[in-house]
Amino acid sequence: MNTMIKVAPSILSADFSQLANEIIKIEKAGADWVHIDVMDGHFVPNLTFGPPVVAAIRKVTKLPFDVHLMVTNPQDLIEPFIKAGADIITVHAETAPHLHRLIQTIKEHGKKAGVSLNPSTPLAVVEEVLDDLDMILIMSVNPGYGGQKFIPGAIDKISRLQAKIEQRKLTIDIEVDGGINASTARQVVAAGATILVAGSAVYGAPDMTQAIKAIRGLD
Ligand SMILES: O=C(CO)[C@@H](O)[C@H](O)COP(=O)(O)O
Ligand SMILES: [Fe+2]
Repeated sequence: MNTMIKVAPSILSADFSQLANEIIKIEKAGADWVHIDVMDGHFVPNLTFGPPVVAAIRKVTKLPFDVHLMVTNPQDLIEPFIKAGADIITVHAETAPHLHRLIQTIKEHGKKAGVSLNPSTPLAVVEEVLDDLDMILIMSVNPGYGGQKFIPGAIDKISRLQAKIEQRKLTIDIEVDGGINASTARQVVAAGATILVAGSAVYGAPDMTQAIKAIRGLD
């Protein structure tokens, strides 16, 4: 039983025609955060939510908004998403030559800063900014779509990251995103993950409360 684990359902798998209700449903089912996948059709081959959508759904819940920016030029979107109500902003290392500057911008606004790594991106790219980060998001699928199969190589990557965090005596959350269900959740938590994103495993479940409990490891 691990009560430190947070579950962040991804609204990418929600029924967009009922977005407000879909967020209320996950809140009632025990979600800790709302994971918002922002895709621009350039960095990833899909288009989703902009700041106006986030501002609109900000009215329906007080749950923290975990904004996962899968966009080229993330520097242009950090402030608009913070104004819209984001609490945690994660940028992809692959999109950010000036990663340190972006992290500082997020933190100057009093928000939590995360960096995400694609499955093929080595941990070394965050080595020099580890001290500045609140969270590292390890992608366990190639970003762009919900409902993909978990890539097992993520487990060893999480273990190596966790060892590095411990060695440097830092307090950084490890979030995992892609193909998370009750079974893969157990494996990534054992490796050191503390925040679990799940889209299809929550929105596709017959009982969302039970699905969130199972992902958290409390069933
Ligand atoms: O960022 C992404 C995909 O790019 C994710 O947040 C997905 O939305 C997760 O969906 P599932 O794999 O859990 O269905
Ligand atoms: Fe995501």
